[in-house]
Amino acid sequence: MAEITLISGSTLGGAEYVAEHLAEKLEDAGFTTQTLHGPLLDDLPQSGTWLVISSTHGAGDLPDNLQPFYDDLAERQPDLSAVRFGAIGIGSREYDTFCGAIDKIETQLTSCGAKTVGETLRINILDHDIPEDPAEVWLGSWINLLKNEQ
Ligand SMILES: Cc1cc2nc3c(=O)[nH]c(=O)nc-3n(C[C@H](O)[C@H](O)[C@H](O)COP(=O)(O)O)c2cc1C
Repeated sequence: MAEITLISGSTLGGAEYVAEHLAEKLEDAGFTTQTLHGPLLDDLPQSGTWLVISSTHGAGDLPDNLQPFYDDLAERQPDLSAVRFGAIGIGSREYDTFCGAIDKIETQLTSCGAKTVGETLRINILDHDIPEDPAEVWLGSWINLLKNEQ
């Protein structure tokens, strides 16, 4: 089955754990995966399936390790029409800018021509001590959507 590139943006490590957990689940489901924590745009295949998992920091800002990727997307506007992606945000409802980072990333990827698969999941850590749990439930439906599109 297809290779999925998991991309994480994280400051404190939570989104990285979620990415690693989901990579294992995808492998169990028969996909091959590559997991990249804070990659640059040039590290990524510009076709195929991406799963982006990012927390939010500052006031609706991207984690530092994913900011250069985002800046590259905004400046270079690469043609990502051969990319389809799913997106998971992790944040806290304590902030007005709840999950602001994944919203920015999704907007930027879409403006470069990438196509969203499924609805973006926004995990509120106040409701979920273990963000892997809602992410895994979401992944089940996302896998079904991927299979239907193949
Ligand atoms: C300084 C700071 C600022 C934050 N700002 C936001 C924010 O603007 N929006 C949001 O949804 N969550 C915000 N959060 C919550 C984090 O996204 C949340 O703690 C998340 O689990 C951190 O994930 P990580 O371990 O991958 O970095 C903030 C957390 C900290 C410590």
